[in-house]
Amino acid sequence: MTRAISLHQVSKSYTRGVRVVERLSLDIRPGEFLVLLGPSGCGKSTVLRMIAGLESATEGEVRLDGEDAGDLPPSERDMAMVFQNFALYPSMTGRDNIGFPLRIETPGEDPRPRVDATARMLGIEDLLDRFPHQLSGGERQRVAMGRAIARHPSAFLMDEPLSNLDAKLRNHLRAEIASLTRELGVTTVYVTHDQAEALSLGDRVAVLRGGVLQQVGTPRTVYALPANVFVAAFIGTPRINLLRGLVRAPLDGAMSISLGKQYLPLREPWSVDQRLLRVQQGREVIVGLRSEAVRLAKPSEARPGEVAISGLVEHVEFQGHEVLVHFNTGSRPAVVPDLEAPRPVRPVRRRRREGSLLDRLRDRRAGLRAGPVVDLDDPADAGAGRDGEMPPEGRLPGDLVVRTTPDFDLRHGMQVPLLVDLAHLFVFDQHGERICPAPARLPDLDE
Ligand SMILES: Nc1ncnc2c1ncn2[C@@H]1O[C@H](COP(=O)(O)OP(=O)(O)OP(=O)(O)O)[C@@H](O)[C@H]1O
Repeated sequence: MTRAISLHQVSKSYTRGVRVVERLSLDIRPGEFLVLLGPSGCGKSTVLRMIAGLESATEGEVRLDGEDAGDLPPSERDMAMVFQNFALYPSMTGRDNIGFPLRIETPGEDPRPRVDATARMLGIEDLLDRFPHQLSGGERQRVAMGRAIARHPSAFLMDEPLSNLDAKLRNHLRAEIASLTRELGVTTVYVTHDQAEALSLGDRVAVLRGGVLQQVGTPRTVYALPANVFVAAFIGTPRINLLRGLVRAPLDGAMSISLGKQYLPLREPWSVDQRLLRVQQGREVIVGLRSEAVRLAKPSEARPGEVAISGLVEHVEFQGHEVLVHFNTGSRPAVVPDLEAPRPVRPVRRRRREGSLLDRLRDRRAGLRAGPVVDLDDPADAGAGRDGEMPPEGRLPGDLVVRTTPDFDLRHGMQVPLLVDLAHLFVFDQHGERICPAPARLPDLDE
């Protein structure tokens, strides 16, 4: 049997007055795979522990199949937990580790048939007689999974079960967990701070920040229609470009978003979303552009809905199948607090120290600034949409990261024409809430 798990206005304080989870409401359907995603310390594990009954809610209700579970001890919740550190008993073999909870739950019964069936399912029959210290990390986690599965629980609660494993194994086990839980059809709540893991595993993803639910939706929804700038920045690699902008919508009808030295003209016919932006006239906004919203091409190649800007190549990240190009477009990046690893911003140079390697590299870069223009550039067209020249040295570099194919031979200091697809433009207000596409469109994407 699998079960519905509901959190109704749940808050948790460990110390009086400090809520680490704040009025969280969430309905997890029977058989659903829900991922709790958020940066370290945002309260994910606390939520999981409240569902397990290891912590009690300070306010609100945790309901199992519609019934308040506040007084139900963990042992009566029929849930299995899998932790990051595997938590195997070191003095027991794999077989005994898997069979242990069965012996506790049904003392008179021989656990072997269920242990064997579970081991077959996970392909770990040959590991059953080994002790944990004789197993690799991935093998230990498989045994830990086996221990959870063998009980036939009504829900799995997994707390970063893969984060102690190397990347390759993590991907492999991720696929295994996805197919196992689907096959078993058991409600699963999975905690992670890894957005790629969340997107690839979850039927839905609930994004938490500082104990507050930001958005819950399918992976497609949270990626394509993030409710706010935090979700937009937390989900997706490379991280979405967030630039500080100003909406200009004078009475003569032309509308644009100024990005410092350049601007994005919004030409008629406007979409409904763009029309709604008019009310932001004169206001500062945050413009979000995922790397796929911008391509390297001349203004003359613009398709309908694309507008031209240009960028100075600051850094090229070769990734094999693709290349990430960091451009300086003369705009100011918007900073989102609470993200785990903000994109590093190089400090503004104030004083030059004589003779260092860094200085020589900087000199070279300064020389390149006036340097070559890429072949694909058409000097006559490249200025379209620009307010003026590129900024002088000292501005924060690398405000726009664009994904492209390795075919372009791009080097530091090149000035490159870019096309921005306005259909992929996000605009957030000063509080970080999404205003374009309009929030009203949120529910109808694929839910
Ligand atoms: N037993 C406790 N007593 C006091 N504070 C606690 C306790 N457990 C957790 N906290 C605090 O509650 C907040 C949320 O912790 P929690 O472990 O739920 O976060 P998390 O999102 O799971 O983080 P991580 O990804 O780092 O595990 C943190 O600030 C943490 O320090």
